[in-house]
Amino acid sequence: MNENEESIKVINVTKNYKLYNKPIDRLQESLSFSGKRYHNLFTALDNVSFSVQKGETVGLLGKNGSGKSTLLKIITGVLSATSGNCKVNGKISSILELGAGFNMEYTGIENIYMNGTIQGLNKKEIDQRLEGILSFADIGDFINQPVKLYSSGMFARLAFALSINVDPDILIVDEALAVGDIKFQTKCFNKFNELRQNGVTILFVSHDITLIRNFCTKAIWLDTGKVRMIGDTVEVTAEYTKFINMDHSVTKENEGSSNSTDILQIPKTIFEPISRWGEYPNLINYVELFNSKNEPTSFFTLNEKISLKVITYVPDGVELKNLSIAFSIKNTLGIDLIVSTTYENDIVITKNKCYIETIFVFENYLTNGEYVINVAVENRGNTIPEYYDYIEGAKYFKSSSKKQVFGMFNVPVEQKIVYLRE
Ligand SMILES: Nc1ncnc2c1ncn2[C@@H]1O[C@H](COP(=O)(O)OP(=O)(O)OP(=O)(O)O)[C@@H](O)[C@H]1O
Repeated sequence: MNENEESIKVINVTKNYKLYNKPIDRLQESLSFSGKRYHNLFTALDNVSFSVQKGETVGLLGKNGSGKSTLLKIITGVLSATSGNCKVNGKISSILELGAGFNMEYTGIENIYMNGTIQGLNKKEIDQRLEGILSFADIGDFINQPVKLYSSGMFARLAFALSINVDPDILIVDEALAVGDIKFQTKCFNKFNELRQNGVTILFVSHDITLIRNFCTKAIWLDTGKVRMIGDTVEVTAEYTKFINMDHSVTKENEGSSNSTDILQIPKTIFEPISRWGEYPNLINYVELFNSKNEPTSFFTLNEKISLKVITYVPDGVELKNLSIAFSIKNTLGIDLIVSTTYENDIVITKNKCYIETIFVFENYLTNGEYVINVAVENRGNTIPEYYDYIEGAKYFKSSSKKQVFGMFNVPVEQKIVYLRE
């Protein structure tokens, strides 16, 4: 296969489901000579087109019911499209519904041979892979028990072990990682990385933005059966996060700094954010990074003191006891490396209808690289923070070190060597 080859090409795919109000309607429709319709049509996929190149790792995002599973089933051939078509170049292995191809009465071993055969392997080829499958699944003697006795974790591990050990060209994974523990997830990702390095194309559905950012080179956002956005993972996930956070809130555009009469005395940053959202998306007025000489800068050396100054407007009507000013530092993959909030530091903001300045001071432990500063005004009244104003990419900076350092963080570590015996 050529490197620039398309692995998956989805062309104008539409999928309509027939919805019947009562089970009897289906029967009546099939018996009707007049061709009377007893169903309503529901469009789960609406003219979806995109392509995935060989070797790409693509994250598929979307709210519940947006059509992700339907799309994956059409790609794998489990389901046919109402119109349009889907071209697949290579051997697909999928983890759509865990253990979908398993016979519950068979033992793990019997299921391995049965599934391997379905995947087109002969007995010798399965024999050769058996050790790899067993060591990945890590279910010990249970492998000789009927799979109906397995815990959901064992089931997942066996299903996974099987799907990735059949030399696929394309691997399709639907949210299945959610069932595994951290050890198993890490093992899966190591294996995915290995497959990726070997040029396997991976299509991956998850609601976990961090996972998608960490793992995928491209993202596709499905919304009510349509492709809403496709492209760079960080950009698509940023827009998607903005969308799910905005969904239930009414944007109060006119609240905040622009209404205030004293705006001239307050410095204002012209932001160049990756994205910005929230209930009051203009409360954050100013964000700047300062070095130890109190000079604004976007270059820091390792172990240098960083001061982050944030000026925000506190509008009327927000509950002050739950109000929090927060910042995070992400790497270019969008992974939060450092998060700090006034709420976790037990700082209570006591006044509204005014500007407040929050200063965060910390030592730079970040090794060489480029970093993104995100700033938020949060409502911490619920377990999951809600955002009054969130700027992803309020500032950007580089960190560099004169000496060679490894890892993401270079924290001071006390070290000593004790000579024990000759
Ligand atoms: N067999 C079916 N008959 C009728 N409607 C269906 C059928 N299968 C799925 N749907 C509907 O199609 C829409 C898309 O479903 P799908 O399972 O593809 O979404 P999804 O994005 O995978 O959702 P989730 O994240 O919850 O798994 C949903 O509204 C669902 O109710």
